[in-house]
Amino acid sequence: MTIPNEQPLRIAILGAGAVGSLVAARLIQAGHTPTLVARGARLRALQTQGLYLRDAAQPVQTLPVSATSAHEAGPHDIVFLALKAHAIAPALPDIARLLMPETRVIPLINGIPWWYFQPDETRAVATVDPDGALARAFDPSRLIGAVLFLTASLDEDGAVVARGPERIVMGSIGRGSAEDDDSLLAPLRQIFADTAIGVRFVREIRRDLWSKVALNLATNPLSVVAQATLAEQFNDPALAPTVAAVLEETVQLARTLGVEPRTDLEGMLAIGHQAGAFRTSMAQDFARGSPLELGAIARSVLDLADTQDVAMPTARTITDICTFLEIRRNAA
Ligand SMILES: NC(=O)C1=CN([C@@H]2O[C@H](COP(=O)(O)OP(=O)(O)OC[C@H]3O[C@@H](n4cnc5c(N)ncnc54)[C@H](OP(=O)(O)O)[C@@H]3O)[C@@H](O)[C@H]2O)C=CC1
Ligand SMILES: CC(C)(CO)C(=O)C(=O)O
Repeated sequence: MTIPNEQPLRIAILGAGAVGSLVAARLIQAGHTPTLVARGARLRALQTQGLYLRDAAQPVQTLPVSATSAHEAGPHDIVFLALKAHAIAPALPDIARLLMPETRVIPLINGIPWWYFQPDETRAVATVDPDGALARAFDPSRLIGAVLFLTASLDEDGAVVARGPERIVMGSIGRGSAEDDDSLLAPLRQIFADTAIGVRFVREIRRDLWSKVALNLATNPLSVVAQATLAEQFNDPALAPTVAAVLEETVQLARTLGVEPRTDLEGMLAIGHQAGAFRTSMAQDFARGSPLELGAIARSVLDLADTQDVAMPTARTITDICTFLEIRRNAA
């Protein structure tokens, strides 16, 4: 993509897992040439075989991808962080290599982000940024909030599998003027204009954030505890009341914090009822022995609830059982 009299914007995606690979694939299909920053065996596979995509359109297609290591990537104009929330702090030295002062950074992560109280407050989200390293590393005026409404996974052959609708909501994290927001977001509008991902730009990104936080808190830990797909969680009479209870608890917390989630409870349940037999990213992590994203998705929300004296008994119980299962799995 170009803007008048300027070089094409350099776009990097750090993390070639499910989300990073899907966003890279959709950008490549739309004619962009993002740098997919990966490591280890995944990097070698991308460099030698290309990026495999499996979606409703084709059983598998191979896309030519520019894949490189963080050491070789160099600075970019736009950087997407497609990592698990707990992987961002350890990746800071790698991320620093991709940044210039004016780089726009878009974290593509679930849960309460470290920037939640920025730029108006200095208060940090301690659960996800205990020593404030993330708050110090990123200029809030160059951060763009993103909320992901999509499901993706990696198959054994390395193909990224896209299922169902692909939507991302983006918006400035600040409460600046509409003009400030427009100049920050303009390149993103152009980049995604022709992609298969439906990107919507909003003011008050925290309203969308809470809709997704509620959906993740209601389904991700429970997907591990019950070993259930999304469809089972929303439709099985043994699980659906628990999902609804956590959604309700989270909406109550958001309201206490002064934010009305963009999607109401009925809307969230409707999204869930349409979900397929998808295993959440947390269930996938549990199965492959990877760390669970409980800090950003669950503990941060429960900690915020404590500060507001909001009881979230159902969410807490499921999160505690999930924590127990992760510890027992790690010990085995
Ligand atoms: N999957 C889904 O359907 C959805 C996921 N999300 C959210 O999106 C975010 C990303 O999730 P997802 O893509 O599923 O996660 P994955 O675990 O599939 O991918 C994360 C990738 O980041 C890589 N990575 C970590 N650190 C570095 C580094 N320093 N340099 C290079 N690569 C690195 C990991 O590599 P390695 O394997 O080597 O550690 C891994 O490939 C999460 O917050 C998740 O909750 C949101 C909506 C849906
Ligand atoms: C399943 C979904 C879409 C919502 O819980 C998700 O965000 C995840 O898998 O982490």
